[in-house]
Amino acid sequence: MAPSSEEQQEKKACIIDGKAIAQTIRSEISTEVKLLSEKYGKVPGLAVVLVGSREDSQSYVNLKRKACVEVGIKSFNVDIPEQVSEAELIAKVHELNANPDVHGILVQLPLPSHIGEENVMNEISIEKDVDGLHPMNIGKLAMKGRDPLFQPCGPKACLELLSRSGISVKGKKAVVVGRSNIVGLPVSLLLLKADATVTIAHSHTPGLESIIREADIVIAATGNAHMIKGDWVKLSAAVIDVGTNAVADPSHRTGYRPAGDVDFDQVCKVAGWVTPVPGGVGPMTIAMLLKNTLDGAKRKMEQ
Ligand SMILES: NC(=O)C1=CN([C@@H]2O[C@H](COP(=O)(O)OP(=O)(O)OC[C@H]3O[C@@H](n4cnc5c(N)ncnc54)[C@H](OP(=O)(O)O)[C@@H]3O)[C@@H](O)[C@H]2O)C=CC1
Ligand SMILES: Nc1nc(=O)c2c([nH]1)NC[C@@H]1CN(c3ccc(C(=O)N[C@@H](CCC(=O)O)C(=O)O)cc3)C=[N+]21
Repeated sequence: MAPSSEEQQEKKACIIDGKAIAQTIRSEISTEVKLLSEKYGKVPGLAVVLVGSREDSQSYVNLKRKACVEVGIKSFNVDIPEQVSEAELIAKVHELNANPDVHGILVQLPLPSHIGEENVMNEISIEKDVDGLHPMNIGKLAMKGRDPLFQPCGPKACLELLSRSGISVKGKKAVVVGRSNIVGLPVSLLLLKADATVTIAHSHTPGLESIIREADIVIAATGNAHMIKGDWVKLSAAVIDVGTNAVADPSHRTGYRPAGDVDFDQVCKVAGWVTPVPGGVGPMTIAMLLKNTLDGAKRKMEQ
């Protein structure tokens, strides 16, 4: 059926295909891993540490481990029972710090509540902190003229999606919704480093809608499915959706499907660019983890 004139006039955002961009990056990494292996007789290694058996964590960890194998990175699978003590977990981190075949260490978050997340993160060698979440790496990210050894993967994925889509950040107004240590805060710091003017909104921010409406670039990282509506967004803005929220869907194999923080169907009609969930920031986060591991290994091997 021919579209009505109203439909023809309706603007459609450019959908940023994170899955395809991630695939391109993964094949670039694969080539570099082969070169390293020929030159040094060694491949990069990544330890992905999973404590306990949370279903969502297990599935993310499996995606990460599979992605490693696909590009030729050696995956060290460390699965630790829920009841592990903080001291035992830290001893495991020390063992991985000392293992010369391990170039990156990722401890999947959240950890069980009896373990102090900060105490564990502090023990990861900053040279192997491919998650970029060690306070020294975050601290350097926050300081002018300093560069961390690694940038956090989800935030780095957001910036990479913008740049690979030809969206410049310099001089733009960016609004980040969320201020967590893992996403909101570091993505704000990265945008600031890239010369955006950054507003960080959170659960105590009044007038959120009108703040978002000012933004050329919106980064959504709140953990609330479909929270950001079409009429909150400025015409032609770039909207990057970090949210990965499980919503019930009986037609899905698992009974759940991932949903973003953005009301995709509405926002598509207003924004200039938008990332989908699934297939947006998620796959790019994993590609950035592989890239950080490669970079860490290169740095070590070239020493
Ligand atoms: N694709 C990826 O690579 C990743 C995706 N994620 C996903 O991103 C989302 C956020 O994760 P994470 O940062 O860990 O979550 P957290 O729960 O740690 O943080 C959420 C942040 O959003 C803010 N917030 C919550 N509700 C509102 C609201 N109604 N209005 C304004 N701000 C709000 C909170 O404010 P306050 O600080 O005041 O509490 C907080 O700063 C989740 O869906 C998660 O699954 C997370 C990591 C990586
Ligand atoms: N130390 C640590 N580092 C992290 O980077 C980290 C973490 N802990 N804890 C949890 C969050 C979440 N996260 C995601 C990674 C990939 C997808 C992803 O690939 N999602 C796919 C599919 C998801 C699905 O089908 O369920 C997509 O969006 O297309 C999602 C979420 C990393 N995190």
